[in-house]
Amino acid sequence: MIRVSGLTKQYGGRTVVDDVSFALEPGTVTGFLGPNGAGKTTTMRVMTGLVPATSGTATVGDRLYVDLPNPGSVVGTLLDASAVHPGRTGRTHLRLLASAIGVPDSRVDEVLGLVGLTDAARRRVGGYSLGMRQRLGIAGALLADPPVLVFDEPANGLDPEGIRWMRDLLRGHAARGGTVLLSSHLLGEVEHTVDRLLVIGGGRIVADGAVAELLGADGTVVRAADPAALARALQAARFHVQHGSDGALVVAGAEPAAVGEIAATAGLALTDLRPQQRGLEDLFFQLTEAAA
Ligand SMILES: Nc1ncnc2c1ncn2[C@@H]1O[C@H](COP(=O)(O)OP(=O)(O)OP(=O)(O)O)[C@@H](O)[C@H]1O
Repeated sequence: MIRVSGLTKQYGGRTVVDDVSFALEPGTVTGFLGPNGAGKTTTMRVMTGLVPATSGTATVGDRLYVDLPNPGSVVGTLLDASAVHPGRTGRTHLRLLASAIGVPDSRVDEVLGLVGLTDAARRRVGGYSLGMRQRLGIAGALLADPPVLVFDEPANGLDPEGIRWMRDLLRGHAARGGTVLLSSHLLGEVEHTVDRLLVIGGGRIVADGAVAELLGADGTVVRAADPAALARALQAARFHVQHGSDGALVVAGAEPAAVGEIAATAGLALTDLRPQQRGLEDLFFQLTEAAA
């Protein structure tokens, strides 16, 4: 398990990460969300020892991250996919990384295959597309087959097929008991990949919980053959009814079963009845605006 406790980072007296604490569990993918400049990258850089914390700690298991003898074998990071020497081939780049963390050369060809870069392995990285560079960065993170993956915006530059591939990769890692933290500003991407959400705004954590919990239903969406009659029946039962798009009615704070019962009692035919889910986007703006 990774535990971040009271992590604070200041640059020139300005606090950009402010007393951030969270835990990442094995077998889960946690999405790290927040608007530009919220502190996601800084938090990830500090927790993986790339920059020193002003205060606070990050531990892996029961050891401080900075005390791990070979952190690359425990935590695979994707933090700046463009920081690769453009004159080297993808294969040479990975071979250098592999020798630095004590991984045999044979693993390099394996990870090149895993990320779909076998054919481009002998080409110079300077000629790679953004998506290919991203895949090379992911290959580097996977070299030691580490139990923990910390990926900053891994979907950057990937096409829809690449995004699906990455989603399967991260879900597969968690299914084998691995721990994943990924940051993203692509809300739809995160919604379908993660189990838990960590939302940061202005350097502070503003939400931390299971996706289902944070996006929980808070009302019912209903459509009827006669919407006006249904609206009257619901209002008579003291429900607050709003008119949504396409003739749908949105009933705040009501369970679908209660709405169905009122419709049945009134003899009204329904064409749609479901819980209203708060979209991730709504949640995101609500939370980060509240933190601003
Ligand atoms: N080396 C640095 N020196 C000074 N300020 C920095 C440094 N690195 C980051 N910052 C500042 O810290 C704040 C948080 O930046 P960070 O990159 O962590 O945000 P982010 O949530 O990852 O944003 P984005 O989605 O844009 O990548 C920003 O205001 C940024 O300008």
